[in-house]
Amino acid sequence: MDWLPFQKAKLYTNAFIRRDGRLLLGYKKRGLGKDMYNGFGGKVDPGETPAEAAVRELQEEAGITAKLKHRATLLFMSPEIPEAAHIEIYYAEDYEGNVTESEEMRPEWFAIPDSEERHKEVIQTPKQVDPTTGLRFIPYDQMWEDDKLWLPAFLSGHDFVGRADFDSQGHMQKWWFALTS
Ligand SMILES: COc1nc(N)nc2c1ncn2[C@H]1C[C@H](O)[C@@H](COP(=O)(O)OP(=O)(O)OP(=O)(O)O)O1
Repeated sequence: MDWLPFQKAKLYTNAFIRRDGRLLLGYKKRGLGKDMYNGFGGKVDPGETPAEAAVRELQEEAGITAKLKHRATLLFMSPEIPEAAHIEIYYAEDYEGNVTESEEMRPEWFAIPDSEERHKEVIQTPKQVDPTTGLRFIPYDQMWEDDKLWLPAFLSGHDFVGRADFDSQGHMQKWWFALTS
């Protein structure tokens, strides 16, 4: 399959919060990615920088504010959408405020596997629970298909860029990811 052609890209943000060895994800209740877990984010509004949009979306969707660091850039294409999705990905290890459910997202904490090898086991055998905290490990089986390819390295501290092209059923057909640090 060739890379899908596109004329324009729409800019989005996505923010991941980690605290006390746990990862905060949101269960998406509507729109793009409905019924999947993801970081918090959305479209960048006209006149906004991606960094400003990331802070706004985190506040709107999870009720918290964080000093977000830019960590990654992703480009997604699907025959279902006219424009590529260009997603700037942010990260923080602390936040202010109380994590709160919104109309769009139901926040939930997950246990983080302690090595990239353990991530692989959690990907292969989903729904495992961390006996120490009682939390479920990251629900890769309920996330976008690309996430399992970059989230383990991202949580180990690597920044990256990448692209993934999906088919009309939402499965990845072609992709590349490159660590930049
Ligand atoms: C295709 O693969 C994707 N992977 C990941 N990890 N995240 C993705 C993928 N495609 C989209 N996303 C992210 C990007 C955004 O954070 C959300 C979608 O944002 P949404 O369309 O919900 O934007 P909002 O402005 O919040 O929407 P409303 O207009 O409904 O408020 O998914």
